[in-house]
Amino acid sequence: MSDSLKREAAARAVALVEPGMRLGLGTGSTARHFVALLGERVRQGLDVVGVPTSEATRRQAEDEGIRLTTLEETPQLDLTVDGADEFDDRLRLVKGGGGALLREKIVAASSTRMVVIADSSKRVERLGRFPLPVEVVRFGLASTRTAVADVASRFGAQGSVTLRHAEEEPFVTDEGHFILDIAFGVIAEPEAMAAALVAIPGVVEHGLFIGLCQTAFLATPDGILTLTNNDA
Ligand SMILES: O=C[C@H](O)[C@H](O)[C@H](O)COP(=O)(O)O
Repeated sequence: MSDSLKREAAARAVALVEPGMRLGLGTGSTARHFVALLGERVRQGLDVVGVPTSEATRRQAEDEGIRLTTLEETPQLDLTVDGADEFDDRLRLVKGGGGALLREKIVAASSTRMVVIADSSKRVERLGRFPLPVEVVRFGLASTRTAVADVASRFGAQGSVTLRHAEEEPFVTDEGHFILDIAFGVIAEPEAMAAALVAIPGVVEHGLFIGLCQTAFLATPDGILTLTNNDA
């Protein structure tokens, strides 16, 4: 998607922001536009506070002059705006392509409303095209990986479970964990599979966001499409 389309989706989300709001600030190339546009409004006098979902977003928000808080100080947020790696029409999301899924999910779950901004290429009929990120603790990696692979194959994964790398070294998340990416193809039973994954002791979190997102602003070459999920 072109950067200008990402920015249009972000602008739609910024329009939802009201004075005094407590915001969750997402991570990734689309959320980056949201933070930049929010920064413009803050410099025009808008008073909001934000909880960043990654160190990268924290740095950007600080540069933009956005007042930051923590979930310790502000445990309940009004609105979180974030990108997604893919989503279906029930607004079930896969996130974590940038490795920020754990903080992103904690922040989204602490928000009254979560809005996703994305381009139409992220919309899928069935989840699983994008490899599912699973955040795991470093201790016992080989055992955890075997257990994750067992769950993946029980739920029909067509590909393998890969330890994510950054250059030559394993990728390390902001919380100091590793990420396993499961090449699913199709996730036929997202809810059941999610429950099986979190039951594995070394698994910290997975990138399936179910029942968390109410609205998606989808940038298309013909304009912004709004999808809603009233069950979330
Ligand atoms: O960990 C990263 C996040 O889940 C991102 O929101 C996701 O990867 C989408 O990023 P982008 O907007 O760059 O496609």
